[in-house]
Amino acid sequence: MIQLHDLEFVPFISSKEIKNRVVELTKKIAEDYKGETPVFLGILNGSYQFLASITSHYKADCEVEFTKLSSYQGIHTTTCVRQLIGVENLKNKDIIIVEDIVDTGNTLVSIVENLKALEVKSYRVATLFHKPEAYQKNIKLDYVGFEIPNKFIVGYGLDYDGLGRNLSEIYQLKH
Ligand SMILES: O=P(O)(O)OC[C@H]1O[C@H](OP(=O)(O)OP(=O)(O)O)[C@H](O)[C@@H]1O
Ligand SMILES: Nc1nc2[nH]cnc2c(=O)[nH]1
Repeated sequence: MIQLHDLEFVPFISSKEIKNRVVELTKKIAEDYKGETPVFLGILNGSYQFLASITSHYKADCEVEFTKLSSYQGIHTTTCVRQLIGVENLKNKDIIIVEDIVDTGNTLVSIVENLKALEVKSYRVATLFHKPEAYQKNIKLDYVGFEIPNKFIVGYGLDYDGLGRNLSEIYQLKH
């Protein structure tokens, strides 16, 4: 068990399981984008570990960009998604949105709206974690690492009020 600020978390998914799943997802992406040069678009901050891991296993040509959006405060989501760093020059590119987690989907909707306005050629979504019980949107999730219960998690890029991003495994809120 670990403590971050005032909350306790218990081990949930090991770093080995994460690594194996990332390798599988990356293989699938490489097959789907054979002959293309996709742009991995990381959504900061949470996606940095996942994106680094995907790209370290992706051997064909690709590009990497980042944008920064924020919706969570503490352990609760808000419908107010703020764009803190924008992207340009994605016109006619094949984008793979890289998220650490798709929960309610509010953040994803905002990203997709931005990409449409930028006239990208195509977009797909890669997310390491997904909470189907919480998801309220219709956007297709093309590459999903783990479907998980609707409970708050930390680690591997995901934080609780700034802490826990550096953990190499995933922890779930206790109780
Ligand atoms: O599907 P949703 O309910 O919108 O939640 C998913 C978003 O929440 C987290 O970001 P957060 O806003 O906490 O910012 P962070 O990545 O900087 O921690 C996560 O990285 C996703 O972007
Ligand atoms: N750290 C963290 N951020 C989130 N953003 C959306 N869901 C979650 C979650 O379960 N944990």
